[in-house]
Amino acid sequence: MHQPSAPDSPAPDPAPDNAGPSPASAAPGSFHTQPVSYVRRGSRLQGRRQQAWDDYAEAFVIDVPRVAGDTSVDPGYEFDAEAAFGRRAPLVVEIGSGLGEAVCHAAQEHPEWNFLAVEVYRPGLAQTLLRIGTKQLSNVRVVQANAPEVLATMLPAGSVAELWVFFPDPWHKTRHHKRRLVKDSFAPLAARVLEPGGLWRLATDWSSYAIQMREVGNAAAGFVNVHDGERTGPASPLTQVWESGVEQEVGGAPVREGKAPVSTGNASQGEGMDELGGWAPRFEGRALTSFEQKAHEAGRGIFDLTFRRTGD
Ligand SMILES: C[S@@+](CC[C@H](N)C(=O)[O-])C[C@H]1O[C@@H](n2cnc3c(N)ncnc32)[C@H](O)[C@@H]1O
Repeated sequence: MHQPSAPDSPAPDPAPDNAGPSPASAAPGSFHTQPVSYVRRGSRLQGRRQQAWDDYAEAFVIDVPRVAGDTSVDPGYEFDAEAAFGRRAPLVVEIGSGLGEAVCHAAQEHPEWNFLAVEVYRPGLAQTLLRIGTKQLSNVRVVQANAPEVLATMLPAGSVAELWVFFPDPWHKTRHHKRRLVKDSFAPLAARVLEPGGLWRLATDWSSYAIQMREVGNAAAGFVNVHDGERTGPASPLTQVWESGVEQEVGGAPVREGKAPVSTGNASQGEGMDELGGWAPRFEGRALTSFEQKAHEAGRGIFDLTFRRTGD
């Protein structure tokens, strides 16, 4: 996993940064009684995306048996990577792959690895198929599915070399934090699928979510923080974001719920020093996606974390 690249795609459709609860049409709205981390967005395909679906779905989309709705996974179904890819190779799984920028770039850089893109948003998967076709990649498969279900039952235990979660929807408001993908209940699912020594890589551009990710990973059974204790104090991206006060405003408007900043409890300039650290350097294998580019343009910080699966 090396060498970031410039984005090679149009900007993605907007993520539901401040989306409310799923509408009734978003069935199933929960998995194991937990609210899902996404809102239902349009699934209609047009133009090049429809054409890409027609041309490539049969070869590259994993046809998953469903139980309720088109993002569910029948818990009795198990993914056979060797059959799907026609070979045995280390498997990288990207959760919430969006338009496929990161996964397709990495797949091109690493033809010796297999890549599975997991995404609920069908137009995003169609765009990923378009990239697969344009780049003539043979080592990427995509699945339209709710990630926790993929990790809980679809992927065989210990079958994944790397699990990537890059820029998941931040769900800023406190009352929506339960919708965040990376929370305590996610860690055992990540631990289940990763092989001993496997890596769980995370990135976000929001400090509140970064803190939550760090807490979840540091506390999770079966993981160690690869960069434990690194980048503390002034070197911490968290200290830098607190120092800059950049998260107090997004697009010129204050990001607030009531009186409290929604993104961080320490959003005022000069408030707080992160003594814990544990931040990874930017993952070189991650292409600069449109989401990350927008964060840079807004002056926000980028937080990377890497946890290694210990052998049990
Ligand atoms: C903010 S976007 C980031 C996309 C991409 N990782 C990037 O950096 O460009 C988050 C993506 O996660 C997807 N997503 C959210 N919850 C998901 C879930 N439970 N399972 C699969 N995908 C999910 C959304 O549809 C969205 O495309």
